[in-house]
Amino acid sequence: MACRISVISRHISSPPLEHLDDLGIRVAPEVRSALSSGVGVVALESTIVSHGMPYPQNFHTAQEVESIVRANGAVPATIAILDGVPCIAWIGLSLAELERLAKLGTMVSKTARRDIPYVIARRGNGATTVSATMFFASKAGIKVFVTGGIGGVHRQGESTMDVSSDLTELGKTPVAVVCAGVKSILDIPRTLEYLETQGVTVVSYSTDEFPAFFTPNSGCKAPCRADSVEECADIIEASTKFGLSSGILIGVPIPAEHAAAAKNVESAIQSALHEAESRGIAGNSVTPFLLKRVNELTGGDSLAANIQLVKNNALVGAKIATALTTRLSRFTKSSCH
Ligand SMILES: O=c1[nH]cc([C@@H]2O[C@H](COP(=O)(O)O)[C@@H](O)[C@H]2O)c(=O)[nH]1
Repeated sequence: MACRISVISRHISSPPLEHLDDLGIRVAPEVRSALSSGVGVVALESTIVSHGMPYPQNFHTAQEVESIVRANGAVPATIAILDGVPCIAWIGLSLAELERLAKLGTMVSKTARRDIPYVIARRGNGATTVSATMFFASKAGIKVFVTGGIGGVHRQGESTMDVSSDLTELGKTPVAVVCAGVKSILDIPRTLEYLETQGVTVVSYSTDEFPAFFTPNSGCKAPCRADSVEECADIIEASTKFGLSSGILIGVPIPAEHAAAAKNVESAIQSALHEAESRGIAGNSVTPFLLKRVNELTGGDSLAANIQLVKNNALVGAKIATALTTRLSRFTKSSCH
């Protein structure tokens, strides 16, 4: 029995933080202390700040999200690459660093997994997307990551092969990503198919349907459903315990009162999609362009809904991280006796 528990705890305990120092990854003291003392940590991405929202709403939202995480018992860790001194990625940004990132906006490189070596080698500033944030979070042993929405299979993806690296990262990095689902600017059924192929556990929170970001309904049934943060933590615990090296996607529907404000978003999405096509916007510029254009076309409604859903995700994600910590410390304690 002791032997079995010790195998389990090897899977669940965080990697030693010296390993991060050796890699040149800077970990903020508060995050470092939370990780070593078993307090819940929630990773936050920086592309949502630089490319996902305009200044100053991006800065205010980032601060509010961090406060919500704290108010729910966890420590926020915003991940970015700043002044890309080789091998330095920053985990846990200070307020001044966060403001700098928010002001720089799209001047910062949108950094997915493939871009990490280039941004670091060029000593650039990199705002990490879901894939790059998962990569660094996992290196630090952070198990829960909160964002707004993830990338997916783009419409006509079967011929363009435009599939976000967020999906392949979810297939190989053991971090639970709490989001409001996938936008209808993407092909949601194919995104779910692709996640299945990648072995990603996809869970919808308190609903049967996988949420579609601005709306709780996508018309697609989620493979799993969890009705409480404890159930979400149970799923993450089980995945960790058995060393499944894949990620978990937890889709939290936008709260109903904010979904109503986003009703006119769907037609704006259609117009923005046509515009992107006619202007030849492609690759990693598509998502930021659509977000900006849809916000203009909806007179700010989509941004307002976006901010509300991110805050709601932060609430749920922080509670999951806290519930998970209790479970993980239980195992670590048992293995000591
Ligand atoms: O509603 C949003 N969806 C997606 C993004 C960002 O866009 C990335 C996906 O980009 P792409 O589709 O180019 O892979 C995500 O990881 C995330 O960082 C965002 O800011 N806001």
